[in-house]
Amino acid sequence: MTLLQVDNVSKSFRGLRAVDDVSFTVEEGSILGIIGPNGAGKTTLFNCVAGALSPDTGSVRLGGADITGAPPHKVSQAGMARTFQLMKPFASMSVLENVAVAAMAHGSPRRAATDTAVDVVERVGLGRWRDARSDGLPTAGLKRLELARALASRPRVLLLDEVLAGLVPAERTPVMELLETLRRDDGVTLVFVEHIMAAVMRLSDSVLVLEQGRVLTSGSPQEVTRDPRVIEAYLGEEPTDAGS
Ligand SMILES: Nc1ncnc2c1ncn2[C@@H]1O[C@H](COP(=O)(O)OP(=O)(O)OP(=O)(O)O)[C@@H](O)[C@H]1O
Repeated sequence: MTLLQVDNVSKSFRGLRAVDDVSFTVEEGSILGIIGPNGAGKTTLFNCVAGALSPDTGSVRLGGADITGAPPHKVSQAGMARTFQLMKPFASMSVLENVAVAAMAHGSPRRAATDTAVDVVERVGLGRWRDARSDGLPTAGLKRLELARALASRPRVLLLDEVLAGLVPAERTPVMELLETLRRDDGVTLVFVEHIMAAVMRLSDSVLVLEQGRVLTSGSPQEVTRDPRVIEAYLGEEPTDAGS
């Protein structure tokens, strides 16, 4: 079943078409990877889908409901959550409090929010850090906290914006395993923007390639990485496994 349907979405900034007539669908329980060179429009597309930006044209439907241009809290209520490239937890709060606040922002009363937070913090592997101040976490812990805050709303679809960036290879594997578990055991549908190709190849059921705001191609990870147009689009960029 199609859970997320994006049709003909465009977004311009003062004449620059950052996202240009992009359409794609995501099946429930699947993982879509979005790749593209720097400036291709990946984050802008994410913002249009997640409600941080209103698209100029096109539509976004989640589980049949039209969420085009809906504010982030409405998008969250419809079942979508996202992580941000720049993580901004409440520094002086504990890990658990940060996640509970996210659950309360989604509308849970304090008690239920705390229960959810306990569960989600455990789920992302931060159980033993739950009472630590969030500004004491290393980068890998902050990434997990960012995931936990997104999961606090119990989303059906989770949008991940470069969740592996800044992690060394040894730290990436457990996060990838966590994402696989979320899909397998919790049925969460995942859409992720990622520069690290090893992760795209491992996690994605299908891949959408953006270039200059447009869909260059889409298909299985194997199909798109063999596509000469994709190789061409990346020429001159840093090797993708370096992360960025
Ligand atoms: N708020 C904004 N105002 C003006 N231009 C913007 C804004 N946000 C993005 N852009 C421009 O839109 C284009 C697409 O940017 P976007 O950040 O979506 O690309 P990206 O694929 O996410 O890039 P990266 O991989 O570097 O994160 C770029 O040319 C960028 O400079």
